[in-house]
Amino acid sequence: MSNPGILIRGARIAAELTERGQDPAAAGPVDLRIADGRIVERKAHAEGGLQANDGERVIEADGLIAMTGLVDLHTHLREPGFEQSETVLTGTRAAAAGGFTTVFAMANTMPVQDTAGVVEQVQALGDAAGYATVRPIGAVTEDLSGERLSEIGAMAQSRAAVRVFSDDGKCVHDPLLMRRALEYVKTFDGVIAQHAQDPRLTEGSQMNEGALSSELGLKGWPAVAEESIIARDVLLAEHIGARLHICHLSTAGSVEVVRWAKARGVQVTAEVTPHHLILTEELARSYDARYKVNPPLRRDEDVRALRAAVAEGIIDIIATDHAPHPSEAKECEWDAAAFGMVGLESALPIALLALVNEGHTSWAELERLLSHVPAEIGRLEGHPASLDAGQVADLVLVDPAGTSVFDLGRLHGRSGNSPFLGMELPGRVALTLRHGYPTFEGDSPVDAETVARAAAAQRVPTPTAAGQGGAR
Ligand SMILES: NC(=O)N[C@@H](CC(=O)O)C(=O)O
Ligand SMILES: [Zn+2]
Ligand SMILES: [Zn+2]
Repeated sequence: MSNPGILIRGARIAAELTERGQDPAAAGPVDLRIADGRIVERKAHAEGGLQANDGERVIEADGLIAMTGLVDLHTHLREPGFEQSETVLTGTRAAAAGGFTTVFAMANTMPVQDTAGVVEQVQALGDAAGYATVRPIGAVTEDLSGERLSEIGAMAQSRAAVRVFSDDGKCVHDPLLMRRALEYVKTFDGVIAQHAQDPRLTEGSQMNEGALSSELGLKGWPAVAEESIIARDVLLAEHIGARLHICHLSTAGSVEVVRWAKARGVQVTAEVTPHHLILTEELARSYDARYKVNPPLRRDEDVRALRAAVAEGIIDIIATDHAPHPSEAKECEWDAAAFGMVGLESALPIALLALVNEGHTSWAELERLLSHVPAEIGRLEGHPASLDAGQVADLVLVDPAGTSVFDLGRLHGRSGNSPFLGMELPGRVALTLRHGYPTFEGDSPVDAETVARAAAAQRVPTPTAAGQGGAR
């Protein structure tokens, strides 16, 4: 069936907004023609723009900013095993609502994503649903036990062509296993994404360690539990010459360690979550477990250091750590509640609030933080390098003057454990296109059947087994 095509008229291109604090109108309006999954033509209004073809759908994007589709390197999709929290379909639907076109799915499912079979299954579920490209992350150790390496090579060579390995939720604590894992992934340009949490220093920990944890009577989680693991692992990565990625950095001290490592030339990248860029430990005073997360919310000076580190380029990407949990796991005593927050739908508004609107980053830098650099770290094939003709049409239109308010009826995943419920946040996703077809439009995701049909009919192959020479 031939694709009727879409003409986006008058969008501003994020990549052209390179100055911090710049008015989006500084980028001239551009028309983009999309057909067969790609951008086929692009013309600025200053050069006359594009005329609509017969049957082409026209989307007026006056006042909207176009970015390449967002890429989340850290999503918990929960399937298989925890479908009461999220499924691949519901999680990627939330991703589409947040402007994401690709998510990397964390390995802490049940069964764990530690074999070729499980990662291929997760990827296939993503392909069938069609809301976003799903790139499975493989577990570093069997069953996340921290005891034996998983089948890293088999997952790398599987149809899912896994490039990112993580025991996230748990730290790879044994230094010898960490060393072996780094040596292994180096052979195929993979990366280990470390959840930096010394298990002994955080036994029973509930919130950031400090005066407030004593006051509230909650067991503290010291910053050094994170910083000491990062310090060890950047040294290991340097020794091996392998790539290391640090998940959800949360302290000012972690920023210092990563700055030091980068100055030495260590191949280390770091992510920060939207929530750690804006929320502090003070919220624990409420004893509302929506604010319970791993790593814990830290102090105001940590938040400031994290924002500055993003501006400075020490922190490379924003990743959501979307961690859905059912209400039973959150509406209970703090000590008994699960760690984690959903984040796919609020990521862009929080990044606007904490970074762009504060002048810490430009729109072009935001696009790098949320799209290009996570794609690079994850060695994502086929991700658009720009919104130029010839690129895959994975893109999002954002209304910078609009606002987003999340409540339980306006979150599109299966769980509602957001710390931002009821808040009015800046920016609104107006349209998400994956491989040229809409996955989110106006104020709701496109229905599952339409998206699955579009995915099945698409012309752009999903980036599987890329760089594998055909893999099997
Ligand atoms: N972030 C969290 O608080 N929870 C994550 C695990 C993790 O990211 O460490 C989860 O899987 O629920
Ligand atoms: Zn983690
Ligand atoms: Zn996580």
